[in-house]
Amino acid sequence: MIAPPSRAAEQAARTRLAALAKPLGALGRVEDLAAWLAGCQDSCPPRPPERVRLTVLAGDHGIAAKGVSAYPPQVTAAMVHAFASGTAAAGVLARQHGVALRVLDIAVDADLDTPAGVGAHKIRRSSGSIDVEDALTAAELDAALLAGRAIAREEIEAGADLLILGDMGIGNTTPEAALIAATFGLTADEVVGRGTGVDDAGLARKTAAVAAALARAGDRASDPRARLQALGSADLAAGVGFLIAAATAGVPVLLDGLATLAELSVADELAPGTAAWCAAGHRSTEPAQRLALEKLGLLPVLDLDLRLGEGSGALLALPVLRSAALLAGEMALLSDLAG
Ligand SMILES: O=C(O)c1ccc[n+]([C@@H]2O[C@H](COP(=O)([O-])O)[C@@H](O)[C@H]2O)c1
Ligand SMILES: Cc1cc2nc[nH]c2cc1C
Repeated sequence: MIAPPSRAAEQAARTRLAALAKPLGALGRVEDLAAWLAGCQDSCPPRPPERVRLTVLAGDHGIAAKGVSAYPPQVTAAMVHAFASGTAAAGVLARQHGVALRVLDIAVDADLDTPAGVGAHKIRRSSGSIDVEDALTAAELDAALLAGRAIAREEIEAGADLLILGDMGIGNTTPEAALIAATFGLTADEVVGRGTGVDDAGLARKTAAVAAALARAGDRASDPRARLQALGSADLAAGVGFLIAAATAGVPVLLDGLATLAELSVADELAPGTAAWCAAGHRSTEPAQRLALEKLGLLPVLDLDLRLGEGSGALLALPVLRSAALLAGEMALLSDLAG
């Protein structure tokens, strides 16, 4: 069990928010964000996060060869270079909001040697095609979980006061949907969405792939580790380790789309209490992402029909979180107004 954020600081923030120069509750869920951040920082009022760091975990997925994505797997490696050069959507937003961006090749199906250090935590090339085989061996699962933990600790040592987790991987919405289905006892039909934009035939192939993976995993899927090994991937397992390490260190995380919700769904079972350190940046178009938000009791900051991943939804939500902290700290009290 992971130690929760400070209840005392959260309560103090709620008391302060109630006393600010505005009608009670008038800042709506912005007040919830401020109170959550106060709890995570053990500080009332909370400080706007200034040293925000985005980590994009990249990986390929064997299932992508089965026609479950609208794009070819080669895009994953190409996009790693776009992250490194700051030209991906997440790069543009990270620059706009003063966020440090680091991209890591966890399981890209290519031997990338640039940018320097991109392969420092590489586990393997691609992950198994989950409809017919496990995504990972037990040893690879352990290595990926450890890599994710190490990466989060590196980001925290670099000074992060808020972490954002992003993903890049053609085909990854298929294992993500499978993980969420297995975690919450949902069916393939309920969780599968169009990802990058598959047509009806692609959607049918994807639903069949998730159903086959769930049937293949069987009872093993009730154990969170076995579930990750059977239905996940190296990059998703690294994301699970990342979230657990962030929560263990008491550093808040702003969640993004389907990848981060799949990761958190497993992480919160492996290390109960992880979700308390996470806020939801946005609600994506993927049914599995929406269902996981509901099951975890998370209300998203934004609902913009985004389906990009990369951390983009979290980056777009970041200014709201920063404003929440600033308002809690700088507004006058109603009782102080000159009358
Ligand atoms: O974050 C989301 O909710 C999301 C929804 C649809 C697609 N994506 C991104 O698109 C890629 C996966 O889509 P697909 O169709 O190839 O499974 C991957 O790189 C994700 O970052 C992300
Ligand atoms: C071009 C492209 C960029 C992405 N970023 C996240 N997922 C993506 C998928 C594609 C296809």
